Amino acid sequence: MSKEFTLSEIAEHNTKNDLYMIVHDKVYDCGSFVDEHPGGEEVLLDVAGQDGTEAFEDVGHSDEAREILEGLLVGTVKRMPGDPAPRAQAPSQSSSSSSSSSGGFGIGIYAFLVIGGALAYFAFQYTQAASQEQ
Ligand code: HEM
Repeated sequence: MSKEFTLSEIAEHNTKNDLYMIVHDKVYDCGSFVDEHPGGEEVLLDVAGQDGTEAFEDVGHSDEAREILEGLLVGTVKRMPGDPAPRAQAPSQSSSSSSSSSGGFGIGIYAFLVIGGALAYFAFQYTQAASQEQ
């Protein structure tokens, strides 16, 4: 069962009765499941012959759904030079970049508080020293 499919081979299976889908770099033959899918056939046809990892994970499918998926397994993706990277990496990259930008904002706030606090402290020391001189 460990057949390897190239992306162009998988892309040929893009009709309702002959529907392959990639999820986490594995290839699933969903043709028999299209009519039974509780989420409807339209969403499966949307990712027919393509990488459906993001679509599948975004829904937050149950363990039962994952068991059904494993039952449809026909092989793995054979990545060729120049093929696009697996889908699963795309959201983590974008979320890490957005969280790092919000992290940068958080550090900015801390730096502002620390520097502001230090300035207030020295201003206080200065006024104390100045008043003691008199
Ligand atoms: C072969 C792959 C898939 C299998 C085996 C599968 C299986 C299931 C199952 C068993 C459910 C019922 C709820 C649950 O147990 O989580 C479900 C619901 C759903 N699925 Fe999928 N699914 C697949 C692919 C997809 C894809 C690619 C989408 C794209 C968005 C999708 C969208 C949905 C939606 C929106 C529901 C919710 C339906 C509702 O609650 O009204 N599914 N799926």
